[in-house]
Amino acid sequence: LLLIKQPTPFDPHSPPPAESRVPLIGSLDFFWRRWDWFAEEKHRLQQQGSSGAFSFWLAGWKVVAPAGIKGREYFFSSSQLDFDGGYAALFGQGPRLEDIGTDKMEGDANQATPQHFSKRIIALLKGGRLGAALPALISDTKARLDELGEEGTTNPFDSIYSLVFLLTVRIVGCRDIAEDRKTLDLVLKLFNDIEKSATMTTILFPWFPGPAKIKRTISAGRLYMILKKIVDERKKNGTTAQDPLQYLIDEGDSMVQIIEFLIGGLFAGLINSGINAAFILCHLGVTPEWKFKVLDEIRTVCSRHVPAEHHHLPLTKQLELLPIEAWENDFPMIDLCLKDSIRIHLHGAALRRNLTGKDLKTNEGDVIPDGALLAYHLDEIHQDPEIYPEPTKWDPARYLPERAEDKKAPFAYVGWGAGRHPCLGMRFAKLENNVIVAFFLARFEYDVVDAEGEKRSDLPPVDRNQHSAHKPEGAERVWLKYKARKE
Ligand code: HEM
Repeated sequence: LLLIKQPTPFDPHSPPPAESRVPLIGSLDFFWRRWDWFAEEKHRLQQQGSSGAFSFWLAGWKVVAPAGIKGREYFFSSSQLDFDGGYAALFGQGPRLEDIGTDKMEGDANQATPQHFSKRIIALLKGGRLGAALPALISDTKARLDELGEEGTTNPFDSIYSLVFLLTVRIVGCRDIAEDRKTLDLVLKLFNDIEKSATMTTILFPWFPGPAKIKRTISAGRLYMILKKIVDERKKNGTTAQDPLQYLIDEGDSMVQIIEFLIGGLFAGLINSGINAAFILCHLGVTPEWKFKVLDEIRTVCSRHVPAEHHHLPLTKQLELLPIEAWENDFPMIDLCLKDSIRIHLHGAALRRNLTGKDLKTNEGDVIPDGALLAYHLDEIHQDPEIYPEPTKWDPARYLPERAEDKKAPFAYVGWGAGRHPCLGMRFAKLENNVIVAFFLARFEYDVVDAEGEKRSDLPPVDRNQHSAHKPEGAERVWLKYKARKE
């Protein structure tokens, strides 16, 4: 404990301090029961007439938690808040540079920067590239659904999640991994291990060599070796392949830039897309009217875009004939399913940091101290019953024009980010989600079942204190029991 920096007092013009504190270390409720605690603090302060924003300590970090319309607006719109600095300090689910070892790589002048990462991801997720990748995305999806066979029971948080990983590797990774099942599964396992090692200790005391840190270092090291070997061989043999890695090499990126891009891109692409694609199938499985609506949409899109002479083909075959424009624009119902799934399953806080070198003042006059972090809990808006009645219920119709709940207040929906940092992967995320949901529904009839194989008519309640999108565990687990459709 002596190594922990002693807290210095907050500026009197910063939002008021949170009540719950552990001496020296600060408000560990941020890790133990994140949403319940945020909601309680906000409520307590609002009763006293403030916006509900508050300040707290976490080991050496000063953190401000904005609340209300103005707090949210400032958080998402201010050009002075640093995105990467916030996540580097408190997210902890991706590997840190020191875990991967790229911080120590010598002789590699071109260092990876957030700007380099964004530039590359924008280039790789452009329409032309997505269109070119569509046949591979479809054949990967079909192959994985083939593996499920004619009937059975599957845990979508394994089967669909790993399919999303494969599609992500296609779009921001390389063929060497996408087309080698052993390497693909190993890389996914290493990613999962790194994600699980994001404990309170590894985040607050990254230097502490506890079991999670050791596991994280080993997994990140193995990941690094796998990727480095692939890049080295490509560079050495002069082999080329039509894939994202080749694009990075052709652009002249350094080894550090390539490895950090591959790891960062796969992490950014996997977590939310994988969890949501699996959850949408679960929600549809217990909501027959929406399953019907989506199936109807799939049939309508096929009848509109597939030439009449192919209308006798099974729906899955017709889907293979759809052009990229149809996949991107003509599935508004699946899009609404994704939108409400994200609202429910995007847990935890978005993060920023004041790296300007001076104190900042928000639009409400609150002081954000130099170096401080900001943590905006997304449930503050996504679970607000004034905006989203019955907020825990999955209800895609809430966005239809007659209800338009997401338009009730500024920044009322931030599931794809907002303001300064909108999600750079949204277009690809929507495309892959449309492909997965359409092929799964066209191919299988299915129900959601519990551990005993009994059909469920609802999903178990979600633990809102999670820190990010997460796979259901324990009593939250469900499976899909499916059977191929007869066409
Ligand atoms: C359902 C899937 C997804 C959801 C719900 C989602 C959500 C988000 C959100 C909420 C943010 C903003 C976070 C903040 O403001 O603090 C964000 C940013 C970002 N997302 Fe996504 N995302 C998804 C898929 C993807 C995919 C597939 C990729 C890339 C392959 C991706 C790449 C990024 C990147 C690079 C940023 C950072 C933008 C910046 O630096 O300004 N996302 N995403």
